[in-house]
Amino acid sequence: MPQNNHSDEYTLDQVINNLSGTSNRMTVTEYNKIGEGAFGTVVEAVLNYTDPPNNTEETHGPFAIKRVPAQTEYKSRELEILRVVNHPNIVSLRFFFDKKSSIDGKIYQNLVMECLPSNLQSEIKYYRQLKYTIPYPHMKAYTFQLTRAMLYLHGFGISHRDIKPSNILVDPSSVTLKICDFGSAKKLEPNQSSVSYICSRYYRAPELIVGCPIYTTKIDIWGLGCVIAEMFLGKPIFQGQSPELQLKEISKLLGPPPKTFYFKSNPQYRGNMYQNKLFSCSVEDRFKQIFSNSPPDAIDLLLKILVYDPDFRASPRSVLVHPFFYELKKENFKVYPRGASEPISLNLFNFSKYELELLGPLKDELLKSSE
Ligand SMILES: Nc1ncnc2c1ncn2[C@@H]1O[C@H](COP(=O)(O)OP(=O)(O)OP(=O)(O)O)[C@@H](O)[C@H]1O
Repeated sequence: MPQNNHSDEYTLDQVINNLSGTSNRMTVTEYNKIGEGAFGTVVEAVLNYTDPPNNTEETHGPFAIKRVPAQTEYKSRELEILRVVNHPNIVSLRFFFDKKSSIDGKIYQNLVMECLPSNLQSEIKYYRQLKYTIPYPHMKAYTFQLTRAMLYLHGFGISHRDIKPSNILVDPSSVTLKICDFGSAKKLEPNQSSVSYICSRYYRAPELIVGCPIYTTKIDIWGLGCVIAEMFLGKPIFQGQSPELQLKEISKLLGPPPKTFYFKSNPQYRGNMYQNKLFSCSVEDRFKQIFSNSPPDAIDLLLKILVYDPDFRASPRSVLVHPFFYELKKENFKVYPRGASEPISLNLFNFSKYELELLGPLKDELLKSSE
């Protein structure tokens, strides 16, 4: 594989096209680092290659290239999952290739994905600095798209396992949302144990905090609730200073977990079992206090999502039919992207046959107009 050592531009003989499975010769020009994670680096780049239909060499992009050390013992789950998923609210993988680093001589896996200009963490921060929140219609559209992506993934049994605002890409000019970072994702098999030390602390479901070995895709729904709450509050809702204190933060909103919760999640749990109720009102009133500036339908949705017991936590399809989203179904529903003088309409209900199957009997409710 020819390489132009440690340069921003290099040519590769074999870049695999994810859609066709064929490999092409390409020149990659990297020009901007857009993300640096625990394991990988994400750079913005353009690719120069010959597209078969017109047979001329052209520059394509921009793309986002995620580079992580190539796995030697087992297949990369991130690549495996991104190769098979195909959904408007999940970042799409366009190409992939392995390349030897000129710095440490190790082989790195490169995932070439469509590039979005921002993520939800930056959007929340942008509005917070102006002392606003993301406008409600945008919040609804983003939440709906995020839940749609979860309906799709959970339908295959795939759990993302690291839902948080920085892993949710957005394009504010089209109010489009796509989940990224499948580095922690896994297909969860029923009754099979998985590591519980996944997910970023503020967004970890309570069952993960107490070390539940057999959890479900409902851990992502907890993350969804934390993300919705963060859009309303402008900051993470549960900011525990240690893994155990995270549970205390949660109990400040939900009350302490029932004793049965600890036993059901993990009979081996030996950590602190919070028992004291830290507020005197009902849980509903506590939600109203904390989300005092949020509309009642949003509070009702959060009450259904932020639930200790994953069996009673809302499912993606029950979230999608919640009244919080009724506005999106109105025929004249339009949003003004940030800074735009003209509104745009969004195509949020273009469900595939597979998604309609997953919705089951709720499909009619979801597709009927609210007017
Ligand atoms: N396709 C993309 N388009 C635009 N930006 C992207 C894209 N993919 C990733 N990013 C940006 O790069 C950041 C890091 O990406 P990613 O989370 O996949 O890497 P990571 O190494 O797993 O990071 P972390 O350890 O922080 O989770 C993201 O938060 C996002 O802002």
